[in-house]
Amino acid sequence: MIVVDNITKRFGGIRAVDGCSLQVAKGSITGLIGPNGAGKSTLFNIIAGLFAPDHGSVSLDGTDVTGWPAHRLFSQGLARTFQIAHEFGRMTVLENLMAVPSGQLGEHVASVWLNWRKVRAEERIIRERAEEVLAQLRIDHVKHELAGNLSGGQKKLVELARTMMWQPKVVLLDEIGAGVNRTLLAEIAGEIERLNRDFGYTFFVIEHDMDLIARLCSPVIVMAEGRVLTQGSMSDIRASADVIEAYLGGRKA
Ligand SMILES: Nc1ncnc2c1ncn2[C@@H]1O[C@H](COP(=O)(O)OP(=O)(O)OP(=O)(O)O)[C@@H](O)[C@H]1O
Repeated sequence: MIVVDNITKRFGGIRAVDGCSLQVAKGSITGLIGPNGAGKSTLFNIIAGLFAPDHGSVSLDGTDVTGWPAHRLFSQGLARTFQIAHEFGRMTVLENLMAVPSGQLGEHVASVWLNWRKVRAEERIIRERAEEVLAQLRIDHVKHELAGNLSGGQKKLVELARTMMWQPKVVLLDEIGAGVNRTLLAEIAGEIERLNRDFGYTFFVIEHDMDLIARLCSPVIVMAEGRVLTQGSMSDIRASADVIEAYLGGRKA
């Protein structure tokens, strides 16, 4: 689904990503781990179109998408979780989902006047889809709550829900477990597994919570110093001397 080929990204003198190549298989839940500063978020930002790489290429489902902007990647089926921004906290959960861009007619003022019936029909479809997603994630009971009033874990579910509005091919999850209690984390993990199993979504997951990675991800890719150190099952990774060195050897930890 995703092929990253020899990506390099520098910030001044720092090589945040340094000749990184990896693949995320269609239908997998692939994990990306590594010590702080390994380059994981920078690589995600490149894949999601927030930064252009200095070198190398990214392809999505067979199409070279290197340097494409985020909105174009989104319409090609690549979604990424984002924390609910302050302004969105004052909108309801349902409104948050309905605000996810879909290229709907209603965004264009001229077409609103010319095609108001179509616009109304599209709004109904968008609302129905939002309700369906909220029901799938079992958070439909808070749909009229302001997003800013939700618990930390419920906000994480809304972040996940927003990526699902337009049936993505692949979802990039950036530390979905951060600050979430164990019970809710198990619930979120269950939802991710269900979306993967029942709807065929591919997930690419950055996570510091090793239990969550062990439960969800196969394979697990380890990054260190801007490149892939190794990959394999979580038990292989846990046993790897290189990985233990990268985390505990004082190089970057
Ligand atoms: N916008 C930026 N400007 C300058 N340097 C940056 C920028 N973003 C990242 N870096 C640097 O690039 C390196 C890789 O950072 P990155 O955030 O990608 O690592 P990470 O593996 O996601 O770390 P963490 O697990 O701590 O989130 C670090 O040395 C960081 O300081």
